[in-house]
Amino acid sequence: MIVFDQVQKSYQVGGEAVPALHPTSMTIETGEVFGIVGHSGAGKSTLVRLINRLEPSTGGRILIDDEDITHYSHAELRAFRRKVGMIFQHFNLLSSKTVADNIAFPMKLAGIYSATQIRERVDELLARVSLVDQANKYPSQLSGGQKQRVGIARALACRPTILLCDEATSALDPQTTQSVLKLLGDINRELGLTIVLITHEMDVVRRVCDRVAVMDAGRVVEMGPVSDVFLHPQHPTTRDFVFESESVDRDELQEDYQKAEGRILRLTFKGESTYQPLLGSVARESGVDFSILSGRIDHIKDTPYGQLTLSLVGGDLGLAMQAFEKADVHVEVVR
Ligand SMILES: Nc1ncnc2c1ncn2[C@@H]1O[C@H](COP(=O)(O)OP(=O)(O)OP(=O)(O)O)[C@@H](O)[C@H]1O
Repeated sequence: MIVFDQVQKSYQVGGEAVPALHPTSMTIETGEVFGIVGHSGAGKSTLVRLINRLEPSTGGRILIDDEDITHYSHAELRAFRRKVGMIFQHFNLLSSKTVADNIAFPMKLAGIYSATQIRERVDELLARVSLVDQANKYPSQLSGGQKQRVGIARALACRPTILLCDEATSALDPQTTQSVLKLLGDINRELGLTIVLITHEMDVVRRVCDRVAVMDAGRVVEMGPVSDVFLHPQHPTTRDFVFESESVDRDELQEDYQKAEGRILRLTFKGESTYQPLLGSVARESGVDFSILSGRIDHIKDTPYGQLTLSLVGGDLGLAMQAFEKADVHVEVVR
């Protein structure tokens, strides 16, 4: 478990302390995939770099598995850093070393593993990230997705319990992003690793994270399970991220709303209710006529969800809303 207790960070700029993270308290549970989403400069990297002490905090305490890491000595820090792996947007591989040697590098650096242990671990990791046949290639001979797989294998070399991912898929195309996110999800499930993942894309959060913190100007402005934050965003910054991820043009949407008659409702279906043929029966029972203004069905991690915006005319609207709510469908009145 990672606990932030009133943690803050300021950078010295021109002799002045400029805050990058205002006092923040939060808990990241062991074994979860925790997303941190925010625009450029929001403080995401700063927050994550405090977890492995790449940056020292300037106030508060960070407890990892009940140990305060903020006062670790150099020796304690060296041992601690083996427990925290990290992957980066631009992979940060050593270009003069082969794939196998890149993966072996942190183990060699640690100086506590035998040559046999290192060889066996590298073989195991090459298989884990499906790169056995690329072991002797150099980074320049690999695709972006393969490079990030090497980055992941290298980060796992010393068997960390926490994996930090700093915009790990931002340099990858959508298909490669999907396969890297799947790999991270598998690693989380199979190894029970805690993953903290920074991104500026809500879609990445939706696919792989259990909980998410939304950051804006050095503060966490919203935090919770991804399904709550994604389906019912409260803060304007979160709403912007959700709209962006759905590729919704808000002006176009408003125009559509203006053309539509009657009441406009936004329905959110989650889990099993996503597949129920509810609209027809509600329309029959309540006598309400409806037209669909927009809709989508997708997944939040493994849970299906659907969102429909309807305009409803005539009939008994109250009865229709009751029927939706009885079927566990969240109803938001747009107009
Ligand atoms: N080493 C530094 N010295 C001075 N200011 C810094 C330093 N690192 C970050 N900052 C400032 O702290 C703030 C937060 O930066 P940070 O990199 O944590 O944001 P971010 O959300 O990760 O942004 P990005 O997505 O662009 O990486 C920014 O205003 C940035 O300019």
